[in-house]
Amino acid sequence: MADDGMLMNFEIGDVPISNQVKFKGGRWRDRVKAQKSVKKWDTDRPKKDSNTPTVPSSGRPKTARYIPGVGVQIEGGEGDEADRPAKRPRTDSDAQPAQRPQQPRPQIKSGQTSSKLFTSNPTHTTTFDDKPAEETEEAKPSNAPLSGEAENFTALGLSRRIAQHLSTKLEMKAPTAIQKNTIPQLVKEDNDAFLQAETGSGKTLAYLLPIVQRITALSQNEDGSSTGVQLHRDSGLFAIVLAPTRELCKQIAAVLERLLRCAPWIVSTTVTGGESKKSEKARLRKGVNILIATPGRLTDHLDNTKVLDVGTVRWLVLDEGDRMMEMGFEDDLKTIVGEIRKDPLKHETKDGVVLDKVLPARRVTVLCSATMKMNVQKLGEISLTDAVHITATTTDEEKDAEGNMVESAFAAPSQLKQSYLIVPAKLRLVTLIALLKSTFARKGSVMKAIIFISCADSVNFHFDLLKSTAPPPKPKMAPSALPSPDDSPSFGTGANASTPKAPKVDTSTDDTVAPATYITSPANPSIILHKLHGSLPQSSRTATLNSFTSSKDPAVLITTDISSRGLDVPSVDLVVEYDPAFAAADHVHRVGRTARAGRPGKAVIFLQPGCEEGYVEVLKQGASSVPQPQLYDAVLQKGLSTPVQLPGGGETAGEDEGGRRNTWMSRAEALQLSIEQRLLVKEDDETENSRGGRNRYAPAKKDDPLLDAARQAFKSHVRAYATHVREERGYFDKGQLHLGHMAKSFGLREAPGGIGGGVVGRKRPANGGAANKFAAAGQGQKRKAVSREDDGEGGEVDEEARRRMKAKMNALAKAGASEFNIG
Ligand SMILES: Nc1ncnc2c1ncn2[C@@H]1O[C@H](COP(=O)(O)OP(=O)(O)OP(=O)(O)O)[C@@H](O)[C@H]1O
Repeated sequence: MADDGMLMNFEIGDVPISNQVKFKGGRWRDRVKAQKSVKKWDTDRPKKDSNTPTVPSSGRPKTARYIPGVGVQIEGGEGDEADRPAKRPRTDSDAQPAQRPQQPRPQIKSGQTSSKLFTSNPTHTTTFDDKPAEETEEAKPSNAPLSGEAENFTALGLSRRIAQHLSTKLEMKAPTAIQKNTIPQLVKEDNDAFLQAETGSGKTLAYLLPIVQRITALSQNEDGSSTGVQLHRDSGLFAIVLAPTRELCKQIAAVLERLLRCAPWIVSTTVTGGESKKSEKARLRKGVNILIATPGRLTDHLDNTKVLDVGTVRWLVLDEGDRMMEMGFEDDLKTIVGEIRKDPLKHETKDGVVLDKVLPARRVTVLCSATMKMNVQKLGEISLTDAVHITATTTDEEKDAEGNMVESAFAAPSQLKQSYLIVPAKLRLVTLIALLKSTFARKGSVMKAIIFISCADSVNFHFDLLKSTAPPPKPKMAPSALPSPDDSPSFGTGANASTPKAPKVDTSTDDTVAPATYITSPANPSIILHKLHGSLPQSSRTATLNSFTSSKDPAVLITTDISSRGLDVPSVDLVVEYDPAFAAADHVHRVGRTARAGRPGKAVIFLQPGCEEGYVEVLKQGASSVPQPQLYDAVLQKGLSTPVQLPGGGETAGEDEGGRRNTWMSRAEALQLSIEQRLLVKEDDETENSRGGRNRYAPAKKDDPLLDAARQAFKSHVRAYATHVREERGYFDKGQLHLGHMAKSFGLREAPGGIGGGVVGRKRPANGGAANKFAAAGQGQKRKAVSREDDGEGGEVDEEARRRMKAKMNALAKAGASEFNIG
C-alpha cells in the first residue's frame, strides 16, 4: 500500500529528540525508520556548549517533521545555506579576507522539503503608514494632446492636407505641448534644435511633421495645388533619422509610413543592423527621400555603398541621442556628422529643382531625448550649432553660468502612479509571481505589462520558468498585425515605392512567445508571455515585438533595457522594474513605456531592504507625485489568496508550520519549493540512465536546461548588479548582496560558484570609452567575486544540494506523496 502522504510536525525545543518523540500510527517499518533517523540526528548534531543559544536565530523553535518514505527532518534551527541570517553591512574594522577565519562550507540538510522564505530576512527601514491612503485628486496628464479650442495643427504651420490626414486617419486632432513648441520652429526656421520632453509626449511626430511638411511643399502649394515640381524617390535623400535600436528604427518608420499616406510620392526606408545589407543596398539604389537608420549600419553604408548620396541631406535627427552615446556610438556619430556636411554639397535635384528656397539651406540637426545626461552635452558639441532648446513647458534653456547645458532633472509623466516594493532577496521570485497574478486577476483591468530585468540570461531564465510546458496556442492577433513572412523593412507606399523582395526571414516566435503559467487566473486563463533582448536573432526580435504589440490576449513582455527607449505600445498598463535600472535616467525611460500620450499607467520597482531603500530619494526626484511604498507581504497576500497554477497542470496546495493549509505564507513556500524541485527534476533521469535502468546505452543526461539557465542567470545578474552607475553604487552595493538569499530568487538552493570569472560588466560594444569604463569596473568586481568564493559559496555545494534533493524526490515519488503535483 502506498503511503498516505501524511506529514507530522513536532515541536522539540532543544532537548534530545530521541527522549521526547515517540512515533505512533502508520506502518511499523516507517515508525522504526523514523525512530532511527531521530537517533542518528541526535548523535550527529553538534553538542551544545554553554555559548550555544537555545533558540535559533530565527526565534522559531525547532520542529521535527516525519515524512513517510523520507524520514525525519529537523527544521527551524539550522537552516539551509539560503536560510543564514542576512549579512550585516561590512565595516572598515572587518578583518581582511586573508585574515578572516575559514568559514565552514554550508551544508544542506538531508531530505529537506520546505523552502523557508520568511525567516532570516533583513528588516526594512521604510515606515509604512497603516492609515488608508487618502483619496488624492487624479493628476492631470502632462503628456496628453492639448485641449484648447485654438489648438490645431494648421495653426502651427502644417498644410490642411496634413492636418486633415492627422485628424481623420491618425485620430490626432490637436498637438501635444512639445509638438506645439517644435513644429513652428522647424517649419519656419533653420536652427538646430534640442527637443527635451517627457516620455510618451509625441516627440516623434514633433520632428517628423515639419520634415514632411517642407518636403511636400516642394511639389504642393498651401492650397493643395501643384507647384509644377514632380518629386520622386530618386530626387534625393533629404532627411536621415538615427535611433539607437533596430526596434526603435522600425517603430519610427511605421509612424512615418502612416504619415506619408497623405504624400505617397515621398519614399522612406530603414537600414538597421541585423538586416540583409544586399537588400538595403538595392533599396538605396532605387532612391529614398527619408532614411531611418542605426548609427553603425549607416556608417557601414557610408563607407561601402556608393549609391548612397548624402549631398542633398537637409535634416539629421538624433533620436534618443544620449542612449546612442551610452551605447558607444560616439565614433560612428562623429563620422556621420562629418560626412553629412553642414553646408550641403548639392543645392538642386538631378532634375534641376532648386531645394534651398523650400528646404533649409543648411543641414539642420535635431537632437531628442526625454532625459538629458552629460553625454548629450558632448553629442551637442559634436553635432549642434546655435541650437534652440525646446521643451514641452517652457522655452528656457537650462544653462550654467558659462552657458553650458546642465544635466536637468528628469521627469516622468504626472499621471503615472509609481510605487516601490520592499522585498527581501529570498522572496523576490514568489513576490513577482504574486504581483503578476493579482495584476491579471480581473479580466480587462490590465492588458499588457512589461517586466524589466537586468540581463539577457536572466530574461531567458524567467521566461522559461514562467512559461507553460503545454504546447503554445496561436496568439490572437489582428490579421494586419501578423508578422509578414517577408519582413521587408521598406515603407514606401506610393506607386513608385515598389517593395523589393527581401530574402525570406525566419519570423518564428517559438522560443520567445508562450502561454504563461503561475500568473494565470480563472478570469484570465490565457496570458501570453514574451521575451526580448539583444542576443536574439533580429527576425525573432521583430516578430516577438509584433506579437506583443498586437496581442488581443493579456500579454507580458520580459525584457532588458533594449525595450526601455522609445518603444510605443499604447496598451501597456503596468511596468515592473524587477531589477532596478542601472541609472536613474534609464528608470525614467523604462517607466515611460506606460502612461503615454495622456493615458494612465502604473510602475512598480522592486527594492531590497537595506541600502537599496535609499534609492527612493532618487526616484522621488523624477516623479511628480511621491512614489508609494509597499511591503511584499501585502502583495503575497493578495496574489496568493488562491492557489497558483503549476506549469505541468495542478496547483500549489501549501501547508504551513502549524499544518494549516492554504495560507498565503504556506502557498508562497509551496510555490518556491515547487520551483526548486522543478529545477532538479531531471536528475532522476540522469541517475536512471547512469545506472542503466532506463537505457544503459543512452548517454547520461546533462543538467536540466532550466537549472543551467538559472545558474547562468544568477551569475550574470550578480555581475550586472555591479555595473550601476558610480553615483548610484551606494544604493546597489554588491558587497551587501546575500548571494545565498539571492540564489533562492532564481529557484536555486545554493549560490553557484564562478561569479568571479570573466566579470566584464554590462555588455557594451567594444569601441568607445564606455567599454573601457565597464571593463575597469569589471576588474574591481572580479576581485570581490573571488573573495566570495573563498567564503565557501562554490559550485561543489550546489552539486551536494542537487544530490540530496534528488534523494528526497525519489523518496517522495515512492511514497506517492506529491504535495505539488509536478507534472
Ligand atoms: N497629437 C497627438 N495626439 C494624440 N496622440 C499622439 C499625438 N502625438 C503623438 N501621439 C501618440 O503618443 C504616443 C507617444 O508618442 P511618441 O512615441 O512620439 O512619444 P515620445 O515622446 O517619442 O516618447 P519616448 O520619449 O518614450 O520615446 C504615440 O502612441 C503617438 O501615436
